[in-house]
Amino acid sequence: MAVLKVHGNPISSATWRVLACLYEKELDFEFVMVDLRSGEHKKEPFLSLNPFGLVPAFEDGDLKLFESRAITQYIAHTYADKGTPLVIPGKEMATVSVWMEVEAQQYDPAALKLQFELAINPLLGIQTDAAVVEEYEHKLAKVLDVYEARLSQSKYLGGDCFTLADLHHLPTLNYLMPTQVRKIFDARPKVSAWVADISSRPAWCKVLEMIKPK
Ligand SMILES: N[C@@H](CCC(=O)N[C@@H](CS)C(=O)NCC(=O)O)C(=O)O
Repeated sequence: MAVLKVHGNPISSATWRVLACLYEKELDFEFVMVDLRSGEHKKEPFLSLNPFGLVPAFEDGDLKLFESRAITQYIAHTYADKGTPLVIPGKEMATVSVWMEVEAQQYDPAALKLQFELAINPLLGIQTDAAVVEEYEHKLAKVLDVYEARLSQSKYLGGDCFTLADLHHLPTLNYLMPTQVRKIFDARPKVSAWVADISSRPAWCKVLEMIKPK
């Protein structure tokens, strides 16, 4: 088997998504550090891996991929016989796909905006915009109302087992849970229990250990 390579950076939440998937699948991989401060991702040779100049990028032999959610889907399908399944064979996969889309199209735009306002901007010395936070907290709350209803019907978003539809949320949750946004999750019992469950998975704990500032 060719060496799997993840090109990324420990502060990148999209990189964490791919790492979580690799640890769930119990696959060996090489982590290639991309120096975002020096703009390594905006120059060759990185642009040959992702022409948009964003991390992560991924290599499996001759195959080169970017976009974290496409990478996780490739890994889950290609290495179906390893580790946690993460995808479901047959018709039920359609429901998992629906909730992967919900994460990307409904949840992530609100979560990412709040992540920048409340977690990233303070690190960069940029003032948090309270009006933006209020607007996006409202948007996130509406999405989480739908999650609360869904998680009252099934243990996980895609069905009865943990799949990529759940895993894709872990990076933004990790940035948001130490902020004031936590109250929006905590106000919804099913959502709150789901966050606690998926955040304590051993594979995710390995990601947290790996990205911990040394
Ligand atoms: N949709 C992309 C997002 C990639 C992305 O935005 N990466 C960020 C880090 S999380 C990045 O490379 N930022 C550097 C920059 O914008 O210059 C994915 O999921 O892979």
